[in-house]
This record gives sequence, C-alpha cells and structure tokens, in this order.
Amino acid sequence: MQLALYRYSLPFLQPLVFKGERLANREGLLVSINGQWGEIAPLPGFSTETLAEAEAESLACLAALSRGEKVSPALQSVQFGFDCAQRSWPSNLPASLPPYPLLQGAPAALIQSLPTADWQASPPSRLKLKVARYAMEEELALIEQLAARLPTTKLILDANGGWTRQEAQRFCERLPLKQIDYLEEPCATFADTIAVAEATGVAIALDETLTRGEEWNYHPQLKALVIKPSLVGSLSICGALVQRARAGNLRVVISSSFESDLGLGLLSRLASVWAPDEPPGLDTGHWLTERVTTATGEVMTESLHCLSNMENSA
Ligand SMILES: O=C(O)CCC(=O)c1ccccc1C(=O)O
Ligand SMILES: [Mg+2]
Repeated sequence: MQLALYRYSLPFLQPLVFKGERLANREGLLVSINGQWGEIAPLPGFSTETLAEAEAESLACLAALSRGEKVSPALQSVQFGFDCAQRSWPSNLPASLPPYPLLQGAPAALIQSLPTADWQASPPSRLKLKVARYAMEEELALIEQLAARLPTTKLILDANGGWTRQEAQRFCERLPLKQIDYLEEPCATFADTIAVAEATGVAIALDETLTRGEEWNYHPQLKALVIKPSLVGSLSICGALVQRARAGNLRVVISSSFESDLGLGLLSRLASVWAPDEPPGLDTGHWLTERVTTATGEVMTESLHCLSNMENSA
C-alpha cells in the first residue's frame, strides 16, 4: 500500500479577504492513497478546523491505514480528502459544464473593469456576485449596471449570511428580481433567510447552512442547494444532500472554496456526476497563480513539501 501526504502553498493573484482574514496564499494538503489523490484544504473563516488540525488528523489516518485499519476522520476537510482518494470513480466521466464566472472585488472597481466586451458576443447564462460586503448603494448600482448590460444573464448573488433580516429586506426590495437567479444565504439563520424570501419574493439558495450541517426545510422560494463538498466533507453526506434536493425539485450547484487545480478537478468530476446540467461554481482557480498538477494531471510532488511517504505490504 502506498500512502503519502504533501503540503502546498499557492500564491493568490492578490490577497483575498475571507470573513475579515486576509490571505496572500492558499495553503492545503494533498493525500495520495495507492496513486489516487485527494485534497484537504480548510478555508479560514469558513471551516471550523485549522490546517494544523487537519494535518494532524490526516497523519493519524495514514498511520491507521498503514496498519491495515479502516479510517473515519472527524474533520470535514479530512473526510473530503480521504473520501476522494478512496472513491471508485467511474472510468468514463463526461466533462462538467463550464463554470459560471465569479466576480469579486469593490463595486466601483468592478464597474470600471467589467469585461462586458468579451461577454457581449456570447453572454454567460449566469454570473455570480458577492454582496453584503460594500455599501448597499454601490452594490445595487453594480447590479443595475450588470442587469442592463447583460439582459440575458441571470445573476447569482451571495451574501454569506452578512445581513440582518431588515438589511436583507431593504436590499431585496430594490433588486431587479426577474434577472436574479437566486440569492445565497442572505442572513445568518435559516429562519431569517426564509422570512426575507417571503417578504420580498426573492429566490433563495443554501450554502453555509449545509456546510454547518444545520436543519432546513423545503420552501417554495428555496430554489437550489449550493454544495461545497470540500467543506461539507463526507461524500456520502454530499450524496444524501443531492438526493434530498432531487426529491424536493431543488437545483444542485457544486461549488468550490479556492482549492488547488487538483481539488478543482475532483469537484468538477463530482459536478458531472451530481449536477450534469448545472454550470458549477468552480470559477475560483484564476485567483491562483501556480498549479500542483501538470497539463496531463500528474501531481508535481517535487515542488511540494512532503509530510509523509510510506510504502508497505499492508
Ligand atoms: O460558489 C461559487 O460560485 C464559487 C465559490 C464561492 O463563491 C465561495 C468560495 C469560498 C468560500 C465561500 C464561497 C461562497 O459561496 O460564498
Ligand atoms: Mg455561497
């Protein structure tokens, strides 16, 4: 049995802020089990575990595997990594749809630099924008511009639970609702999010509610589950969420959390299995300036920091 764990550190194009924490590099782990890879990369501000905790549990799991034991990690990022590295993937997976573009940054700067010229010829069917980060007026002005310039594009908005019920209602009352695909997580609780939906008519998608494993119910305005397998963790829990979405006629959008190119490839495979007709939320790779795999998919282990490398007969 071959077992290895590596750490990567990949620079961001420019530092990104996650829930108030400024990161210049994306750091994570790559696990290899008999030649099959997984990625373990808790995201500060979104994961409850730290990278150090994930590393410690990963090393313990590898030691257990090397003794011939089965492992069931407790940390979500570690569950994802080990599940991916041990999954029997179908051999001929179709490619997933191209991801919808993700816009991130200050509204004034985005209005200046909108690449609408490229988009005019073939506008994206969907476009995602982070909200609840800057002044509400500025964000609404940007949305108005986007809606006017890209009349056939549906906008996905994501507030990451950043508003009170009242703030979210003020914002949603001024949205061009026909052009909004859905709003992810306007408020910090499911009850507040649903209250905003009912008061304003906006369509809702859940994301952090699923990552945190909180309770939720079907609602006529709940339109989609945004599933981040790398943060939810266990692929069987992700599979159960997909089933529950199907049972309630909800769309499933597979989404990333700034993984390396290897992690994005794994998420793209999961998207082609779980959401073959839905453009995934995987447009985070362009924020990283370096890769961990070659063009043919080989992991460039020589450029990574090796934490463990074992070969035994177990
Ligand atoms: O979902 C997407 O389109 C891209 C990923 C994304 O937006 C994201 C990335 C990291 C952490 C949180 C989020 C989010 O959905 O809020
Ligand atoms: Mg989200």
